[in-house]
Amino acid sequence: MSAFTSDAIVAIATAPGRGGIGIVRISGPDLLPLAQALLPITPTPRHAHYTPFPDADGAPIDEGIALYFRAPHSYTGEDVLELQGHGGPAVLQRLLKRCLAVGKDFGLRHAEPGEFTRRAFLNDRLDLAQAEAVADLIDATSEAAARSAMTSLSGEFSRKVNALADGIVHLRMLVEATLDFPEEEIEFLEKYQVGPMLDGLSSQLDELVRQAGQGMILREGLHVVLAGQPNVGKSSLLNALAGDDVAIVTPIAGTTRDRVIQQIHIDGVPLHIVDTAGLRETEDTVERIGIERTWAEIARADVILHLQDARRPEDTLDSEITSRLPRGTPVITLFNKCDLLEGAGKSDPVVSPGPDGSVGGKSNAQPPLRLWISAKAGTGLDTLRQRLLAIAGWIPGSESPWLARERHVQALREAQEHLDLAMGHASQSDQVLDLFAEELRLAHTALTSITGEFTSDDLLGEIFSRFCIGK
Ligand SMILES: Nc1nc2c(c(=O)[nH]1)N(C=O)[C@@H](CNc1ccc(C(=O)N[C@@H](CCC(=O)O)C(=O)O)cc1)CN2
Ligand SMILES: Nc1nc2c(ncn2[C@@H]2O[C@H](COP(=O)(O)OP(=O)(O)OP(=O)(O)O)[C@@H](O)[C@H]2O)c(=O)[nH]1
Ligand SMILES: [Mg+2]
Repeated sequence: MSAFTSDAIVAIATAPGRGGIGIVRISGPDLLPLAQALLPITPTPRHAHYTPFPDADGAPIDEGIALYFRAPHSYTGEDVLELQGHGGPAVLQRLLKRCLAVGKDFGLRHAEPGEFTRRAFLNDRLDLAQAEAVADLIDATSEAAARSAMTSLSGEFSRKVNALADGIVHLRMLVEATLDFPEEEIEFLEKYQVGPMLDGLSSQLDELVRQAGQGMILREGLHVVLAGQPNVGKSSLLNALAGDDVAIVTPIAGTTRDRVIQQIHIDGVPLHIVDTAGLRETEDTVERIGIERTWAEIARADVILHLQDARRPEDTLDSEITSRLPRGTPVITLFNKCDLLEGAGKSDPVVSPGPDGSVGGKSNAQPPLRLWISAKAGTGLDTLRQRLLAIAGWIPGSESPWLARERHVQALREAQEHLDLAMGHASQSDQVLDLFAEELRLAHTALTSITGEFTSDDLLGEIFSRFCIGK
């Protein structure tokens, strides 16, 4: 039986719209009476029944497969009943309504977003990191992201976190035991080889933080804003990066009025590219509103691509734009239309006095990178792509890790800090063992927050409310 009692819940589990098959899913403590009231058959657990789904007057709403899972052997750990019908919005709505009507007498209500998976978590079918991976698998927009989400869902990330947590528990046991015999404190470190043990845990944690960082990039991607004067080729660059005619391009300055957002992937990393209205003084009301939106986008950006015309680099208007860009947001200055420069094509058009490779994370202010490109000819775009990945912190060709969230990275960093402090206490000559033990405890708590051993309802609410309905 499930570990907690609850209402029965129902929702359409498949995506809205037309589809080959559509599923209405019910979960609750005991669904057999409800199933018998809904269906002309008594379903056998784990058996696919082809059966009509009758309306109140007995006429079939649909004919499909009824699938019954008996608690605890189900996705949620409760009884689950699935009605798998034809995937049309109207037929699924009718089925849902019928379930709610029959279910009134059985305490059935519509499910909240993520409520099925929340129950799976509360019934120990999944830990919290795995539950999050379910949502991330559904949200994945690249194959790399989907593969990584699946690795997390299978529990690989959780196993690594748990192994570290177990290592810390082991150390804590040794310390707590020693604390009861104060005369042995001095020998504690040597006797139990605590130094090497701590070093081992710490380097495992470092590796986990590194991988989690990569996983987070795969999940969250980068918000890239194209900005610059009118006619410099922002929309052309968006189209070139997207490999599609997404935005209107004309020789007329002031073509783009509203922002155009397109998601692209580089190496599986999602980039949200935002094309904006060109920045200039204007009397045109519509254009002015567009320009206000451009500044709003610039304020939100993870990276700004400041496009300029390669034939008149850094003119006064561009310097003005540069001075208004937010400090702390990485900027790549792109001199576009380099195909129109004299001697174009003879030399390498990509010149970058800026630092090579990584420019070190989203928030570091670095001298702007400068690249010469041609949106039209495609020159320099590969370099641009690599630079964007470097700014994201993505290591090219890095092994597809498990998917991670900011929450996980923060918890791992917190554990890292406490482990460092613990090492500090251990290396002092007077070895304050109770402080050492306390830091270990805090490191352990940070780690277990990832898999959700102890979690507040607030955190669960925040996590599961972002799921889709029916999941
Ligand atoms: N039709 C359908 N497809 C689906 C789901 C579902 O709920 N229904 N899933 C939902 O997200 C995913 C699969 N996840 C599932 C996880 C566990 C169980 C389950 O019933 N497990 C039991 C019984 C196993 C068995 O009978 O062999 C168990 O582990 O005890 C079902 C689906 C994706 N596909
Ligand atoms: N030769 C050459 N022409 C380009 C290049 N990039 C863009 N253009 C041309 O420049 C003109 C303006 O391009 P857009 O992409 O519309 O410029 P924009 O910055 O989006 O302009 P607004 O939307 O008005 O702000 C078009 O005629 C493009 O074909 C390039 O790399 N080389
Ligand atoms: Mg444009």
